[in-house]
Amino acid sequence: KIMGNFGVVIGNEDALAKELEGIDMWGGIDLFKIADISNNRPLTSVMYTICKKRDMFVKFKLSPVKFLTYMMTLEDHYREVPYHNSLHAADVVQSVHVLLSSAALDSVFTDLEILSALIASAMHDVDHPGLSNQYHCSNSTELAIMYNDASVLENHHLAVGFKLMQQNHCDMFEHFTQKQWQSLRKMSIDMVLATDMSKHMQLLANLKTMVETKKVAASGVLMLDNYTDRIQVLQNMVHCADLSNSAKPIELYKKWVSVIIDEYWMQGDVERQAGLEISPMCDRHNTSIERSQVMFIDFVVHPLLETWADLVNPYAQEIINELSDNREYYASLI
Ligand SMILES: COc1ccc(/C=N/OCC(=O)N2C[C@@H](C)O[C@@H](C)C2)cc1OC1CCCC1
Ligand SMILES: [Zn+2]
Repeated sequence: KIMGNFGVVIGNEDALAKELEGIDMWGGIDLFKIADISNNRPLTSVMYTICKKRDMFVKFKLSPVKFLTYMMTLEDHYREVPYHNSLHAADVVQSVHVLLSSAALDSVFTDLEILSALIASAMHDVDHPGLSNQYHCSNSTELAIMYNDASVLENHHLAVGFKLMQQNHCDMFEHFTQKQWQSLRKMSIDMVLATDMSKHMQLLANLKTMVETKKVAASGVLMLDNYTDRIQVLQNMVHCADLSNSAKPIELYKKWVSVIIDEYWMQGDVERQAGLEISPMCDRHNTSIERSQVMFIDFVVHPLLETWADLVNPYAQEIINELSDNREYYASLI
């Protein structure tokens, strides 16, 4: 019974099946509803469904029980913070699944690269404390000391994500060759480290260069002939998915806004209590939600997604249109 159809024992599989029908479409599923009907297992449900669809269990001889045991353990290690919880991880996994299916990337990536992108997305924020890197570095917290102020949270997410894989009954990659394991581990590390927002400008610059020098086969698919190019596209794909809330249907976007603001304001409350300088957009007594969303879209999200759209052109136009509509929505509220 643990297999169920979506890897979680809930008893209302058909309700979950209904919700997951749109899993191949951008904004096609409502993760808030999926959390409710999956007994708060959105990450396990989404990841199992996608890996099943992509035939990963057969391709890599993955034991479904070990896969589910790992995914549920990983999901249990996401904290009950307003935004950086397993719902966000499930959202990034599903968004990466859709971006990977872009026609311009058709048969560009190997099954191992695809599995690495999905695993990296699933673990990319595990055990996030709801406090940012700059909070950890400014206060020389235990994590900041551990990771010498360098991509503190991202290093921690990877350490936890891979440590859990060594636990009993979680070694789902037991049949991997050493070469496969080393490759999956290196690519996952490179992708999760690239979700550090302080790397955003460098990632975007790399993506722009890829667009300017892009080689396209007669069939219209991208030609990526070395690890550097391949990993840069995968890193930017996960980064786009990580910042994609404002390019999703407005009702979902508004829910993401309310929970990330909760998390930022909680951080601001912690900083205020401790007499620390309050981080940008974290002061509940001094933040214009609408203005900060419009600025985030204009300065961060749109430049990134527009460049991604140029790379996989014309297959991301719907994402850009959604983003523009959503930007106008918040701009009109200022
Ligand atoms: C739906 O909105 C968002 C979705 C996603 C994100 C993701 N941000 O990643 C960075 C992050 O998390 N940091 C880094 C630093 C800027 O500050 C630290 C408090 C945390 C932000 C969103 O809105 C923010 C931006 C504008 C208003 C709130
Ligand atoms: Zn994230």
